[in-house]
Amino acid sequence: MSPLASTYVLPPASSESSSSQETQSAAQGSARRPAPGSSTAAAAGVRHTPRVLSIAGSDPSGGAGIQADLKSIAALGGYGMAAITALTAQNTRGVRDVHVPPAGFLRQQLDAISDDITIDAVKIGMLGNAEVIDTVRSWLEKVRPAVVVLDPVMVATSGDRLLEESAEAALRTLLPLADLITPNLAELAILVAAPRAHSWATALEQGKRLAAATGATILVKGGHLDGGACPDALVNAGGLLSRPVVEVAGDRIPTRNSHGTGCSLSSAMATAQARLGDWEASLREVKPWLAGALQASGLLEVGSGSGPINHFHHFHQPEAGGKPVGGAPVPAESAAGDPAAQSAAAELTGEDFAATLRRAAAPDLDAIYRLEFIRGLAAGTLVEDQFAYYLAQDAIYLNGYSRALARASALAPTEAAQLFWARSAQQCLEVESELHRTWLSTRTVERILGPVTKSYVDHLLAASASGSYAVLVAAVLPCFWLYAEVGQTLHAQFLAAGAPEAHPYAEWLRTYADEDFAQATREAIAMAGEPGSKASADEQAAMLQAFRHSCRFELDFFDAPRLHA
Ligand SMILES: Nc1ncnc2c1ncn2[C@@H]1O[C@H](COP(=O)(O)OP(=O)(O)OP(=O)(O)O)[C@@H](O)[C@H]1O
Ligand SMILES: Cc1ncc(COP(=O)(O)O)c(N)n1
Repeated sequence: MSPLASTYVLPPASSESSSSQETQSAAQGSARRPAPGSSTAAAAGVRHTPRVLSIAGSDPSGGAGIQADLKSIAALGGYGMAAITALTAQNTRGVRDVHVPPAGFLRQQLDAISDDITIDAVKIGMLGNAEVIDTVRSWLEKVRPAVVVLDPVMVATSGDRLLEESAEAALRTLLPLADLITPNLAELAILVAAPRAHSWATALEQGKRLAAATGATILVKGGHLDGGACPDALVNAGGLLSRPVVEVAGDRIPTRNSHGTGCSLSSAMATAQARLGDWEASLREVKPWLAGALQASGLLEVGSGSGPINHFHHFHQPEAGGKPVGGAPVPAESAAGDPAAQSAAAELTGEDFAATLRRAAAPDLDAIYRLEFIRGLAAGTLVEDQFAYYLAQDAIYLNGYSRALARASALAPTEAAQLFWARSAQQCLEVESELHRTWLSTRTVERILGPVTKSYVDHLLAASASGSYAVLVAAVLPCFWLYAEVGQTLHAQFLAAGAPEAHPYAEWLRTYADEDFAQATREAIAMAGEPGSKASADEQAAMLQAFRHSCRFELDFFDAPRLHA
C-alpha cells in the first residue's frame, strides 16, 4: 500500500487542522485551477487526448526534433502531428548538415493541418532562419492555438548552430505569441542579453525578466547547472501561477544520454497542459516522467555519443529474448534456484537496475489501474465502507512498514542512506497517528489486521530478517514507487475533470500527488538502484523477486477492500 504514501497525503480532516503542509496543499489546490483569462487550454477546455502539433526540425537519429516530440506527445497521452521546418543530418555525436526547405512549403503544411484539424496545443522547436520564423508567426496570428509552447532552439547539445545568428532578432518577435517559453541557460541569457547564469538564483532572475518582457510564462531549466540538483521552475509574476516562481526540485541523473531532453520536455509540457489546463500540474507530471526517461536511457543502446532518452520507459517493454519482464510473481522460495529470475537479473548493468525493477512492476501497475477500488476512487463511486477499510488497513500496515524501514536504516551502508530510511520510518509513524487522528476518527471501522495487510507486512519483515540490505530496500521500494505513480495519475485525472468539489473523495485526491513524496520516491529508487548495480547475479535475482512480491502485494492491498471490507 502506501507507505509514506499517505505521509504527504494527509489531508485536513477538520477545519482546525493547520499544519504547514496542509495549508500549502490547500493553497495549491485552489491555485491549480486555471486562472481566468489565461490564453490556455482552460479557455478552450481540456481534452483527454489532445491533438498536439510540433513545428520543428527533423532529427533522423530519432532523439531530438520532431521525432522526440512525437514520442513525447504519445507518451503523455496526446495525438501527435508534425510540420517540418528543417531537415538535419545528425546522430548522437553531432549535426553534419542542415537543409531548410522553402518557407512557402512549411506554410502549406501548416495550413493543411489547421484547415482540417482542431489543434489543442502547439510546440515550436528548431526554426532555422528568419523566413521560417516569419512564416510561423503569421500562421500563429491567424490560427491562435489555445496552447503555444516555444522552445527557442539555437544551438544543439553538440555545439552546432540550429538557428542562424542573424535570426535571433526575428525569434524575439515570436516570444509574445507563446504561452510558455522553455530556454536552456544559454538561450535564456541570449534572450535577456545577459551573461549565461551559473547559479540558480541568477537563472530565476533572468527568467523573471524574460517573463516581464514577453508576458509569457518561462520554464527555467536547471539541466546545465553544476552539482547534484536539477531543478526546474515556472516563472510568471502576472498572476497566471499560484506564486510568481513555482519550483519543482529534481536530482541530477548521472547519464550522458541527454540528446533531445529539451525537445521532449517542451512537447510533453504542451501535451500535459492541453490535458490538464494547469502549468504547475503539468510540470509535476512531466518532470518525473522525464527523470524516468533519462534514468532508463541506457536500455536503448542507441549511438556512441549523447544518446536519446527512453520516452516509453513507463510502458511495459519486452525483455531481451522476447519474454516479458514482470508477469506473475515468481513463486519459488529461493531466487537463487530460480533460473527465470536469475536470467532476468544476470545481464544488468548499474544504471539499468532501477529501470529493470520498473519494468518488472508494469503488469501489477496496469492491473492496479483496472481495479474496481481505484476506478471507484477516481470516479467518486467507491462505497464508503471500502474506503474506511482501506484507511484502517493502511494505518496498520504503516506500523509494520515503519519497522522494515527502520531495519533498512540499521543495515544502510552510508550515513546518508541511514538517515533517509530512519526519517522515512519516523514519517510513517507520524502518518499512522495522523490517520487515526483525522480520517479514522470520524469513521466506524474495525481496526483488525486484514489478511492482505498481514501477508504484506510478513513479507517485509522476512526481508528485514534476511540480513541483506539490497533485498530489503528492493522489498520496501514498491510502496513508494507504485503508490507515487498511482497517486499522480489519480490526481491528474481529478484535475482534468475540473477538480469537482462534489466529489466525495476530493480532499483525498487533492492531496494525493505530493512533490515531497515524489522527491522521497526518487531518492528511494536511487537508494535501491545503487546496491542493485553492485550486487552479484544471485543477489540481483533475490532483489527482483522481493520487489515483485511487494508489487503484487500493492495490487492485492488496493483490491482487499472489495474482498474483505
Ligand atoms: N542529468 C539530468 N538529470 C535530471 N534531469 C535532467 C538532466 N539533464 C537535464 N535534465 C532535465 O531535462 C530538461 C531539459 O533541461 P536542459 O537544461 O538540459 O535543456 P536543454 O539544454 O534545452 O536540453 P537539451 O539537452 O535537449 O538541449 C529539464 O527538465 C532538466 O531539468
Ligand atoms: C532537429 C533538432 N532540434 C533540436 C535539437 C536540439 O536538441 P539537443 O540540444 O538535445 O541536441 C536538435 N539536436 N535537433
